[in-house]
Amino acid sequence: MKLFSSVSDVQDIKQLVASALALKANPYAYGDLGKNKTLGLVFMNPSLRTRLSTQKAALNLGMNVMVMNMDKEGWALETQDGIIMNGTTVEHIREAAAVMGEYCDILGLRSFPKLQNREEDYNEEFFNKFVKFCGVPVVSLESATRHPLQSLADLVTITETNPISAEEKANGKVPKVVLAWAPHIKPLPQAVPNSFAEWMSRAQAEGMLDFTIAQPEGFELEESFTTGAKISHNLDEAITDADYVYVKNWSSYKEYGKLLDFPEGWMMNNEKLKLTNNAKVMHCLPVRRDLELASEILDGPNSLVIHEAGNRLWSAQAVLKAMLEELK
Ligand SMILES: NCCC[C@H](NC(=O)CCC(=O)O)C(=O)O
Ligand SMILES: NC(=O)OP(=O)(O)O
Repeated sequence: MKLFSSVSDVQDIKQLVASALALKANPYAYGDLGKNKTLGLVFMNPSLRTRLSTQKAALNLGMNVMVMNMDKEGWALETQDGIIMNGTTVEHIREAAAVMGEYCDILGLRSFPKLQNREEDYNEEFFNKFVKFCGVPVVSLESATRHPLQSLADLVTITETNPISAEEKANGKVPKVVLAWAPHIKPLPQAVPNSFAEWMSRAQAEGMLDFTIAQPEGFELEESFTTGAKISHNLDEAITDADYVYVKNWSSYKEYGKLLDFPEGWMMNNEKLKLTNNAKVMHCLPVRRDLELASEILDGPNSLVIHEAGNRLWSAQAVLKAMLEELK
């Protein structure tokens, strides 16, 4: 694997999930694979989980790691071509990315959308320029439109905790997974839900699960991410009999960058949990308690959020392992 930016970069998702779970069972089995190889992690935005889990994953594989907080510690980057740099930007991404490629065998990049120009964000201009100019394999640490390491960890978590018995499975039963929109006070990116939808749609096509998305009117995701998903505007109906409820806020794709009004009743709590099949509740974190998700759920037996965050390590390790195997 030379690029990990979306589910389309993965040939076999079941095999990648199995690899992550095998690494979880035996973390140091490939402790020499990354010897004398360097991973560079470049952050344009904050991170807790992605930063720590990807570093740990690289260390488990014997790699060296360097972290660059480009937003705070780097020179102000120019991304446009054909302009005279007589303003505030100091260094062009053409040089900055190429230089980081000189020092690193694999690079990771976190770059959120600006949520100002939909076309620019959805063309992944910044991420794609970085990939083009750095000249080494790149792992997305969350880009403008996707967060594939998160989605892989989510699929690993669902696979690992799947409540369907062998007998039910033989009868064709699969777990019901619902992506449920949640309230927020800021317009957030669509990267996590886009990516989750893309991975779950692929998993559904491969017979692994059944996938529904619930959101208020006006919060529909861009269609290409949700192929095959059932779409609902009624949270209570959508979560009925669900085995997993994946809670996440996102801002409107249609009214891009705007904070829209939303109806009451979209926060998951214990009352709503009663409608489900004793569903496990997931969230990528960070989560704002009692705004996006009730603390009674986060502190209760149905929350999978810490387990899910733990699986970020094995997911990152499986991806880095696949990349290192191709570097050799
Ligand atoms: N990497 C995980 C999610 C990152 C981001 N959340 C945030 O920006 C939360 C900000 C806040 O709650 O103020 C998102 O939703 O895409
Ligand atoms: N879920 C996630 O990506 O968390 P961080 O933003 O803290 O890395």
